[in-house]
Amino acid sequence: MNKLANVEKLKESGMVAVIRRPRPQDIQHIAHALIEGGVGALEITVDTPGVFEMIASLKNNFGGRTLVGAGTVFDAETAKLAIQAGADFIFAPILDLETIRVTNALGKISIPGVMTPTEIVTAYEAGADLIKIFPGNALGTDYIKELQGPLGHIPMMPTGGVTLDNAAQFIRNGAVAIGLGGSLVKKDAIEAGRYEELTHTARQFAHLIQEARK
Ligand SMILES: O=C[C@H](O)COP(=O)(O)O
Repeated sequence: MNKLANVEKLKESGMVAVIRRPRPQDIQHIAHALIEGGVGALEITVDTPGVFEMIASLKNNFGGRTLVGAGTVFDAETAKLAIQAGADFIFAPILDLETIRVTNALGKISIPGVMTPTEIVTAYEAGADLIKIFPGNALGTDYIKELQGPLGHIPMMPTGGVTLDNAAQFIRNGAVAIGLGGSLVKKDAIEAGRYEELTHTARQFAHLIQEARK
């Protein structure tokens, strides 16, 4: 699938799940549970041991059903390795122009992390496909609303502290999608093997997003 179609797929689901340092024995279960719940993009952070093998294996097992990406990517070299492993998108908490350039050159989705209006525009003009507003909840739902006047043409995705309590407001205030770590990829449920909790929570987020878009 080409990049633009993948961007649309990500926006349609409206959720990127941030999977940080999963145990190897859990990752396929986590992915399956989240996809069942309607998550259209799964991100594994690159501080995970064996992350590139995990990305390759998720692409192999679930590639037709979800996008698979690499997160917490700070540099272009790591982005390249992730894309070689099969990553569809590169997600970051920071803005690194070379990472955007390389990700674009390789035809993949670039989602850098930024905070200020100047950074948002810098990232967008450098070719970012979506802009991660980080840390989303610390900046607040009103921050996204205020940005819509001058920067409403730029697709924003608040991430960091997004929960069932504030997700709908972020969407109503103009976010095209949200990034979800701890509130969706729940460590206690995973450790106890209660993967159905992840599916259930993903469905709750999906419902909130759909309703907020009406
Ligand atoms: O970059 C992504 C964040 O680590 C996710 O934050 P969260 O766990 O508060 O959703």
